[in-house]
Amino acid sequence: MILDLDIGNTLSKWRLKDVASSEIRSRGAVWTREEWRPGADIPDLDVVEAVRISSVARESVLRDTVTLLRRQVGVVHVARSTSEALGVSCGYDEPGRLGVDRWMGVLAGYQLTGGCCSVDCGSAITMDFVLPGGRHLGGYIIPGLRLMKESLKLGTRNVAIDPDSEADELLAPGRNTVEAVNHGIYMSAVSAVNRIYSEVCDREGVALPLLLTGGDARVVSRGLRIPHAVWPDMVYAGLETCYPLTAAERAGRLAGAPLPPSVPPLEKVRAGLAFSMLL
Ligand SMILES: Nc1ncnc2c1ncn2[C@@H]1O[C@H](COP(=O)(O)OP(=O)(O)O)[C@@H](O)[C@H]1O
Ligand SMILES: CC(C)(COP(=O)(O)O)[C@@H](O)C(=O)NCCC(=O)O
Ligand SMILES: [K+]
Repeated sequence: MILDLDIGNTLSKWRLKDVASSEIRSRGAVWTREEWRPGADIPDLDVVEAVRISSVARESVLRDTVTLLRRQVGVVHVARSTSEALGVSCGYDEPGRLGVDRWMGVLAGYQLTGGCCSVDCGSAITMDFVLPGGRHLGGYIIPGLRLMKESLKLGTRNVAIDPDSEADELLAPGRNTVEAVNHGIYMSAVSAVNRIYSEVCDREGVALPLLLTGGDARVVSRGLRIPHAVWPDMVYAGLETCYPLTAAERAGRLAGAPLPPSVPPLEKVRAGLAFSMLL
């Protein structure tokens, strides 16, 4: 089995993948802040022959995790952000400082679409742009839904936004504190994603496919006017492109990849931008 780890600042997600069939056998998540104590929802390492890790947690958390894993697993790959990989050139002044989760998403998104906007809705909402031809422009970091809630200190932290609630419900004015907070942070997130996407496509003169991932992707997806696809395993897919270990991965077939989303005509993106500027 292959163990893939996506260690974020809120949740450490894992999944077990069968080497022969490339099937995902099981998956889980533990709070990154807590130690990986036995009995938590962690995988059985006895069946694991290789590990691939994307981590944005503190180096000490990563080091401890790698030390533990190296005792029991032969192959441990730790992904790093680099100046170039798989046809993509990193747009950061210091490539090593780009969050590895962002870099994994960019590599997977580029492999799927040949150029895209990749949005990761996690502790932070990150947006990255890579142009056709592989030039990564850099991106944007804004507080995630949970961080926005926590910053308000109104005791609404544990009242998640229902990902199945209708978009127009969330557009309406809140009629109590929980609604006011949830509708406010929802509008803040989707407005930022819509506007940033439009501004960059306008500047670069190309309308890019939009890919969404992360724990809050389904909630944010409801408010996006732009055609897009949600790819829950996009960070893992970046690990597959960097360290292909199964026949399917070597053939470039990435797990859970959606159909590449349709792309709006650039004129439509520009018209929307112009209209929003009028308001
Ligand atoms: N089981 C869960 N526990 C906690 N938060 C969750 C869960 N499922 C979805 N979420 C939402 O997903 C976000 C964390 O998403 P994730 O992409 O894992 O973040 P990160 O990669 O920053 O750790 C939280 O802000 C929360 O709103
Ligand atoms: C911005 C992030 C904290 C987002 O991480 P996440 O929301 O997945 O926990 C992470 O990508 C990160 O630590 N980046 C390093 C700084 C940068 O990307 O510029
Ligand atoms: K993430």
